Amino acid sequence: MIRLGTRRSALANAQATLVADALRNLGHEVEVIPIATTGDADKVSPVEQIGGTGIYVSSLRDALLADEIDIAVHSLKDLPTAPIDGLTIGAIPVREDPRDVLVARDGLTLGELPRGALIGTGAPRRAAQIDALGLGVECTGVRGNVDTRIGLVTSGKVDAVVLARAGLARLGRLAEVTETLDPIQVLPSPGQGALGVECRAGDTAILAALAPLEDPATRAAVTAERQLLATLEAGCTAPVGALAEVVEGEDGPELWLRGALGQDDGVRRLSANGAVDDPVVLGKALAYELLERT
Ligand SMILES: NCc1[nH]cc(CCC(=O)O)c1CC(=O)O
Repeated sequence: MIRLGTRRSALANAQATLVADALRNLGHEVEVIPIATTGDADKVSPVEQIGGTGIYVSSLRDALLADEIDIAVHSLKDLPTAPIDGLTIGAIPVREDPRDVLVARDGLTLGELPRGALIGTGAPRRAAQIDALGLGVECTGVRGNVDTRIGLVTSGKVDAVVLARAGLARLGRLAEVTETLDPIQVLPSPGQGALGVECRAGDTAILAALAPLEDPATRAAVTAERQLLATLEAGCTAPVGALAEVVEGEDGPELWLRGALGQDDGVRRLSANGAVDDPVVLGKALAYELLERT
């Protein structure tokens, strides 16, 4: 029996079910155990005030270390980049679409929103990149789950909200998307759309069970993105966008990493290519480049 710990939100549940079903298809028995987290308990305070990076994952990690669960399913973009003693990411399954989307009133796109329109997003990364487009729209902080955020549009409190496409896909709510934002305008959060299945580092039976869920291309991409973030020493709420993809280079597959860093005077964007089997080097190199030119 594999004990799988998950947060209680609808999205976390959908993600846990994906992993549980994949393991069941491989012949394992899986028990899903819901676990409360600080981020879920306090839905009102700005994330930065109640602990920032990690508020959604610390209870799950505690449960792993206490041997109350065997695996924890995380959204990789909510997982702090610093490794934890005794734990490891046993599998990174194939990624969902990593892009951000707009859910706007009246089916509008970003370019169709009138000047002065109010866009709800609590993420400095999204606000910085949207501001840099010079559309004359205004970003305002919002929190809450996907339902709450879309509700702000329906009730007319904001004209639009920006969300991760992956979350809406997993909740079966893609029909509400009015525009998928091109990464040339808005780069997603490092790790967005990917799941990380965490387990105890020495748990060989669980590591073996998780191995078939692994997608090497996704791991390479998110490793580069998360290394970029770690090197920039930014937490989950800092204005860093990143997207890596395995592309066909002259001598075979290579990793292409794009990065965006929000600053007082705008957003700096750079990209670089590197070896698929050396994502850490690529992430660091692009981070240094982004910093040098500031
Ligand atoms: N910060 C909350 C969060 N964490 C993961 C997702 C979506 C799923 C994913 O990115 O894998 C979301 C919601 C959102 O940003 O719209």
